[in-house]
Amino acid sequence: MATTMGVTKYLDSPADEDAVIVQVLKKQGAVPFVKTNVPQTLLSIGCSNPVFGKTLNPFDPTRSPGGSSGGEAALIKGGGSVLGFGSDVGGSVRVPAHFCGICGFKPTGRRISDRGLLKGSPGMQGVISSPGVMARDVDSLALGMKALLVPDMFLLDPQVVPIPFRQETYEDKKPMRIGYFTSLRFCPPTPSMGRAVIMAKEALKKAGHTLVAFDPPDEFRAFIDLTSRLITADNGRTVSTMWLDDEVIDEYLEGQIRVWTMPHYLRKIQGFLLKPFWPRVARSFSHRLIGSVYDLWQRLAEREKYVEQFLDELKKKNLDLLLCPAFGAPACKPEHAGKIMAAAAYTSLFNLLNFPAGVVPVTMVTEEDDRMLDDWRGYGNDAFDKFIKETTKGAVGLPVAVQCVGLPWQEERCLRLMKEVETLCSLG
Ligand SMILES: CCCCCCCC/C=C\CCCCCCCC(=O)NCC(=O)O
Repeated sequence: MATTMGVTKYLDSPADEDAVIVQVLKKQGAVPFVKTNVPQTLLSIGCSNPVFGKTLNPFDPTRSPGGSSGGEAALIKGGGSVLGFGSDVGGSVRVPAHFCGICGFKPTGRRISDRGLLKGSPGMQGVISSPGVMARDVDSLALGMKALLVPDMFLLDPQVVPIPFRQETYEDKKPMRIGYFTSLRFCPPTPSMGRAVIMAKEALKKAGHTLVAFDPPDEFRAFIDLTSRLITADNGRTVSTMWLDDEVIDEYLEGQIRVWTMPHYLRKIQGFLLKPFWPRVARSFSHRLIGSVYDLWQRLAEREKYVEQFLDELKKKNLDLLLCPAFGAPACKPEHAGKIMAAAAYTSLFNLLNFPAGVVPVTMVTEEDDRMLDDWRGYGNDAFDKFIKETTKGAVGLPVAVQCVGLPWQEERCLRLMKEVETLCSLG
């Protein structure tokens, strides 16, 4: 069956052989039976394309299941499958899992193989993509990882680090020391998202774990100077030539593609005009594009420094685990997917750092969360905040997840924290 990414030119191009992760699972008796819907190009947190149409959220058909692996999350939530896979370069496994009330986990890049998988941005460096796992509970995620981390995969793809699944770490019962934050200054979350972290934090504390406040360093540098610049380093050329050339562009992707492909001088003008009113939006739009190979190398070196800085901050507090919001808001409306990208700062941060991270549903949006949203101003009531607020209004009853994060290659420890959160805050 062809992997189309929602573009017609790939409708008749089925792959010659299965991807490594499919081969490995088939050998163990798994039956891959369906490919599910994604947004055109994969580079979106929504889930619609002109080939297969729009996937709806299982909790509320006026909302999106999230993206890019939104079809998979909706199917699993609806009971149509027990395990699913997607790729995650900014949140594509974790955002739909959060929007649909299931669990999703993105390992460190190259812990599991991406050989044979189609990528939205092949060659893009700096923000690390990894295949991830989705399921209704954390034990199923762990089982999925365990099934993949076997000699067959290490043989079929010698580029992955050959560490088998460490069951003893996953099942460890020692108390944990966990850092937490409820908000990023760059994009404060809507009320239910921060409340979910506090709920999980209190439950973990009551269960005997140590919770320590943690402040992610230099946020604007991370999101604008690094993540945004590195993801759009080609000025959207890969997306516009490789995928969208001669294609009908999905109605919900059009605006985002316009921003990603906007020439430098227009970005500058836009940034200059917006600065007095909406400084954050201005800064997000007007960052300098990568202009040369030298420039790209500088940026990649800066990313390395940022990772070291982040690790140093964790070390200072003797932390190897974090608890934080899964995203800036609960499930959005399809038309807002391209307009609330700043809310993906919570997930994309761990692609920039290349840390394993996963989400677990812990609560639902309440009437009180909805009332509190009326006074919510986000960063400063700018355009990003207005879209987030508009899309979140009336989200009562939608699932809300928290995100658990580990150090590179410590997938089992991260899953262990996820399991503890699930046990303590189960939605039932
Ligand atoms: C308009 C500027 C907003 C600035 C926000 C900066 C912070 C977040 C930056 C980037 C997030 C990019 C997310 C892109 C969606 C990625 C979806 C995904 O993971 N796709 C999977 C894949 O391509 O394999």
